[in-house]
Amino acid sequence: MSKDGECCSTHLIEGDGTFNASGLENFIKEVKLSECGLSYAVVSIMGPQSSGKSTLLNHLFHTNFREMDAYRGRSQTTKGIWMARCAGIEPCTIVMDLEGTDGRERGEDDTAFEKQSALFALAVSDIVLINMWCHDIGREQAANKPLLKTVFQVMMRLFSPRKTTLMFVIRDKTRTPLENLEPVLREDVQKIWDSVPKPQAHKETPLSEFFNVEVVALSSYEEKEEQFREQVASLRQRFNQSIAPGGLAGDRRGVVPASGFSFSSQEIWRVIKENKDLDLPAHKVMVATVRCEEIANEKYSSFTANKDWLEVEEAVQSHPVPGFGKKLSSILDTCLSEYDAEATYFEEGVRSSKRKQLEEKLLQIVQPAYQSMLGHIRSRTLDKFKDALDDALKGGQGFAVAARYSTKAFLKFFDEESADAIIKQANWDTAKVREKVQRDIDAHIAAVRTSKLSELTTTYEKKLSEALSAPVEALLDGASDDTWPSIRKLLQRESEAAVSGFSTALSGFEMDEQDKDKMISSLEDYARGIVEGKAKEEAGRVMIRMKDRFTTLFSQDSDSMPRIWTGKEDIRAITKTARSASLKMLSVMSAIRLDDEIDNIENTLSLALVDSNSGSASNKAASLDALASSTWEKVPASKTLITPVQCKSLWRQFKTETEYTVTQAIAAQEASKRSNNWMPPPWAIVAIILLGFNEFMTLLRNPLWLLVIFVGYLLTKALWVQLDISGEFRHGALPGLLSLSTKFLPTVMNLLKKLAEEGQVPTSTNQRNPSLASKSFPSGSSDISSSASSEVISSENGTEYSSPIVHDKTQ
Ligand SMILES: Nc1nc2c(ncn2[C@@H]2O[C@H](COP(=O)(O)OP(=O)(O)OP(=O)(O)O)[C@@H](O)[C@H]2O)c(=O)[nH]1
Repeated sequence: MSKDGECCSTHLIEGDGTFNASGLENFIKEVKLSECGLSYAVVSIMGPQSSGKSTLLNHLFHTNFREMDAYRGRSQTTKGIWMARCAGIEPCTIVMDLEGTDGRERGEDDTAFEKQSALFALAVSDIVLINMWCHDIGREQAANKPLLKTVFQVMMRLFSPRKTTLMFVIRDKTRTPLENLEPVLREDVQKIWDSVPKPQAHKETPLSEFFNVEVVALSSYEEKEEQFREQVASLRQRFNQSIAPGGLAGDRRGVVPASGFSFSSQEIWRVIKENKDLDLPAHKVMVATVRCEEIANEKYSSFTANKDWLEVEEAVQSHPVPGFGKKLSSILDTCLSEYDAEATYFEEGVRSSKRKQLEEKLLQIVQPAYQSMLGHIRSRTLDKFKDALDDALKGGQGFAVAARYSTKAFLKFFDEESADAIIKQANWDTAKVREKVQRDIDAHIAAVRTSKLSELTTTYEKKLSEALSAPVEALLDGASDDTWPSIRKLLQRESEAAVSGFSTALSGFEMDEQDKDKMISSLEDYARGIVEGKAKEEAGRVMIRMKDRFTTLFSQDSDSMPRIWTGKEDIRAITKTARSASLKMLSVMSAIRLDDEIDNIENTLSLALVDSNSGSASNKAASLDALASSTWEKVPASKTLITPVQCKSLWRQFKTETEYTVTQAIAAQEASKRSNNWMPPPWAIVAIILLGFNEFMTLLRNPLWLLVIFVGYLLTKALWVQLDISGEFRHGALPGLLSLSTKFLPTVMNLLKKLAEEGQVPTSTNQRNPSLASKSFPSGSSDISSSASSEVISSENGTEYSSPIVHDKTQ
């Protein structure tokens, strides 16, 4: 609400005591009061109704309060409290026009609003103008006496820390000069002051402790307007720069900062209305608290909506933000500076505690972003560290040196990066994250170290495996007295070579001696393990090996040529040699001999299994006893590959499986012998010549006998074949004779019948297919070739086949 005119005025408190908060807010905005800080002054005017207050204010401050129309008579125009800004006065000065006292409208007893408005004006104003008629000075029943009493009484309840200027404006001054009027007035005021009941603490307090009393006198506006205007203009000068020291509003203690004016005045009015004591210092703290909190909340909200902050917050979710610390520090700085600027005039303690709270709240919303940033730095440091370590190792640097150097370099990198992310207001410690980074780095180093060591171990194990497996297999296959010494030498040589290379490679890891020795000895164990494993594998195949060796030695001569069993060979000796060699193999394969220990496996085996002649019977028995055991003497179980019992059983099996070869050889030899001895012995030839001389001569004299003999031979041969005489006697003489006796006659008859039939057929089968007659069964072995013959037999249906008849002389 405003009166007409250039300068607006606002109805601050209505006649019924309603506080126009929104009107005040608008007014403050309009006159830009909030920006004034402490540089503003508040002036109020009190005085009897229709005493020309509004007229004075409008002339003095160029305001436009409603004045009473002079022609309509004296009635109340100002109700409640009005407020306006003084035009053209610096700094910003606000003036309040109060409802006139002792007005007819409220009735004589209704002084409640008068007191309340007086208290309000005193609480918020720097200067209070007391408007009074000149003729009231020195009068016992002066109109302003009750007003002054009220003012002084309420002043006691304010506990104000500062002095308020009480300016008595004497209206319609007479010819009596002010110098004469002023002492009278001051005396009146002092009297009123003295008469006011005071609390104990202020019993002796002089009026000057509470007020600066000023007195001015003005000519009548109605009668001497010109003079009035001049005097008002001169008075106006005193309100310019009133807040300067010594000015009308020079005491700035307890001034509420302009941005708190609205809230402060509302609260004061509320307290006054509730008829409570108004403790201005406490009120000031309360206003400061509320206002500082409001300012802090406002700054907090503006920070959360700050575009730069939102950008940083979003960016840091996905990637590190360069200059993170500087950016956020600056945004926070701006926010806090704004708070400082706005809250600067409020109570120091309240202001700084609210600032602290604001700062904490701001840092709280910033912290997750900071943590994300540190997280990025941490993972970036670790990634870079990994790459650097990898490069250093590829570049041939020793592991320990590379790890040490990279750790140092990247912890430094972390320190630099995290320093860049530091928010100066926060003073957050990065030590914990740094520790995490250190732990990450250490864990990575440990993992890489383990993998590199295992790689190295695998490489050397592979080398050893390649260097040992095949040679050990070959040596074991050779099975001789030198087998195990050679294996030992080979193992030692290869182990030493591997250990030397391995030690050199390990030196880069700067391991402690104990661990290094452990790894080396594990590599040596691995080498032994290969040999032992190979030996076990070969021991599992010992039977095949023994048989191979036996067969090789048995069926090949010293020049590795296949033997032909002509009859001159000593099969017994050859068998013995071959068996001895196989037994050697068994003894070599029976135990692992990597430690130079001496055992008597070979002796025991040969004594028990081969040597039938040598050694005493008691020794042989002892050896046989030794084989009836599951452990070898002087050989630990861990080194035993084939136990004595197994040896014995293997040997039995070996002998059984090789016996056939020997038998075959003997048979072949027999056959060979027989085939070479087809001529009768010489004595028989001589006997034949001597005894058969007569028969020979007979034959010479009658050659027909030759034909008869030949036919007889053919018949016998045919009978032999038909009756399968050799076949019949295979099962013994008696069964042979019995069988022959039953078959003889039918066979002879059958033969004669066939001969008769043959005689009738002009062409013989031999003539039809002579090739069949000469065909013989191919001899596969020496023992059967000599006795094989073939007979051509025609079947009943006329087809012919070759019947191989094999006479195995060994059977
Ligand atoms: N005698 C005399 N009359 C004056 C003077 N100044 C103003 N008046 C007259 O007094 C009457 C009241 O003037 P206002 O300025 O309205 O007085 P007020 O004290 O503001 O009145 P309320 O607001 O009703 O309390 C008007 O008719 C004015 O012309 C003065 O200096 N002397």
